[in-house]
Parts: sequence; structure tokens; C-alpha cells
Amino acid sequence: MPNCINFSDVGCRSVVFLFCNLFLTESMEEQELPYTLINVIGGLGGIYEDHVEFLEKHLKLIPMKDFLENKETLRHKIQAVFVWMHKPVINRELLQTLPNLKVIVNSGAGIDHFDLKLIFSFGVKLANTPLAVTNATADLGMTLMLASARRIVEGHQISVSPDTKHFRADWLGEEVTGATLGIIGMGTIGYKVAQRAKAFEMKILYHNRNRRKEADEQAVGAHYCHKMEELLQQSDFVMLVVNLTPQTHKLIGEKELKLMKPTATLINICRGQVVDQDALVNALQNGVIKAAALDVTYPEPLPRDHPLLQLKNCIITPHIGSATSQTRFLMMRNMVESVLAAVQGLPVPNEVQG
Ligand SMILES: O=CC(=O)O
Repeated sequence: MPNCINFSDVGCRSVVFLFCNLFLTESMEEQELPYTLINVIGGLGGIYEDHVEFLEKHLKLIPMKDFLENKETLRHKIQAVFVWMHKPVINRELLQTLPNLKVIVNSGAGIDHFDLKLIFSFGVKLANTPLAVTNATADLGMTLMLASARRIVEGHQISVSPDTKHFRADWLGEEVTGATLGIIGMGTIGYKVAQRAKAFEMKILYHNRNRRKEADEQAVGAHYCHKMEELLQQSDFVMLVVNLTPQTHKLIGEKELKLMKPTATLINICRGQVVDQDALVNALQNGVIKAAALDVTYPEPLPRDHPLLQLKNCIITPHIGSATSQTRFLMMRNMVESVLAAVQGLPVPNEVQG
């Protein structure tokens, strides 16, 4: 029975697919498609083409533009809001406008862009897609670490440059194999990073609010650092994988960067605001640390004249942790599944607890 599935216990992507299939097939037959407001700009233009058929089979999608043009007719019908990629504007006014709203579903794991107290005060549920994004995001963390260590972006630029004199025998990167990786935030994604780093024979340190079970630590050979300072001082690569909360806002600032080795690299795959960006620019310009590799910044994208974009020792990707076709499709399916469960009054998979 779909309402018996505890998705938080499901570790295997294929099992999630299987259960989703059962759930979606049953619910489709029994229910009128739920009216779902979707935060895309202009028609369904912000949705991947190969998602549209699936989405329209299960949900009656109302793009924001259509909603705004026919607010009075639609507002009582909307049961769900589908927040796809863009930062949503879920504010009091919208919540007041939608009296029958049951659930907001968010693509991705991070929910720092929602006012949870406000949403829950309207009796509305919130669901995200934390399981779907773990592998792709951990893969990107490894990609950034390797790309930075081996200077892949510079290497590419040299290779495509018309000036062949750019090839230099003394052009060297750093070895990842055997180096020390400090993971700050050992949730599901942090742990996936550790599993991958183990295969690179890295020494793994981690800092987390709660220490992991001994068996988890042993499985990846990770050593717990109660004090983050200890991890910063010892690591060759420091990877940030925390949720953005008031406690983690600018967690890494001038003081923390100074604790890092001058040969170390900072990798950020969580949220830009976890790092004091001005302090990072200063550290990269003055050799306080060797390099940075960032999938996240603030704002996103950075203004074209931002100093981080001028630095050779900083590589930046445009917040693409979950951006693989497989993961994005799974996220979308998980979100549909949460909408269908909520409108049927069933336990909502991936529901964020208040
Ligand atoms: O940023 C990506 C996510 O929140 O999953």
C-alpha cells in the first residue's frame, strides 16, 4: 500500500522508482488531477520538455502567469504549489489567496528559501526531494575537488588557446589520492562524498552537529572532529555540505580561512551564504588558502565584475549539484508523488517536519 511507504528509510533509488510507480498508477485512476500552481515564468517554458508529458498526466498544471490572469476563478481550485528551480515567492499574500492549498513541493533538498513557520501556520504541508539529489550532488563535490586540484579549467583553456607556447612542463596540480578531506556537514550528501573519497584513499575528517554511528564512521574510515577548527587545520580539501541556517550563515569567515593550510582548497556545494564571500576573495587573493571551487555563491549568478570571477584559483559552476537528467527527472517524480499523497490525505513522502 502506498501509504505504508516510509520514504526516509528507502536508501535505494530504484526502490523509490518502483514505489512511485505503484503510487502514481493507483492515484491517477482514482482522482481528478489536482490543480497545481507552478512557479515557472511564461507557460511551461521553465520545465524540461521530457518532463511535461509525465507532469500533465498526473497534475493539472497552472503556470503562474495563467493564475495571475484568472486568479478569482482558480484560487479556490489550487491544492498544491510546485516550486521548480526558481526561488519561489511563497508569502502570506499567496497563502491567503489559496484557501484550499494542501502542499508546497520543492525541487531539491534545501528549504532555506521558505518561511516554515508561516507555511505551517496555514496548515499547509511542505515536501522536498532530499533523497533524489544525494548522488548527483556528491558527484559534483568530487568533480569540483578533482577539477580544482588538477586545474582542469585552466588546462582546458590552455588546450584550446591558439598560443601553443602556453604548454609548460612545470604546470602542476595537486594529488587528491591520499590527501586529507575535511567534510563539514555529514548528512546524507556529506556521507556520500565520504564514500567516494574512500575510493580515492583519502584520509577523511568530518565535523557535524551530531557524531555519526561508529559503524558509519568505520565504513568510510572517517574521523570525527568535535571542533571544526581541528578539521580546518588538518585538511588539504575542505568541503561544505551543511544546510543553510542561522547557525551556518557565514560559518566560514576570515578566522576560519586563516586556520586552513595555505595549500588547502575550499569546496562549497551547499549554499553560498555559508561562506563570507568578501573574506574568501581576500584569502584567495593573498595566498591565505590555495584555491576554491564553488557551486554556490551569493547572489547567483554573481555580477560579471565580481572579484571571484577574476581569480584563476577559483572555479565556479552555476548551482548544478542536482543537474543530471536522471536526478532532475527523479526530483520531478518525487514532487508529483508528494502532491498526490497530500491531496488524498495520505502521509506525504519527504514531508518536512515542523
Ligand atoms: O540546491 C540544491 C538543493 O537544495 O537540493
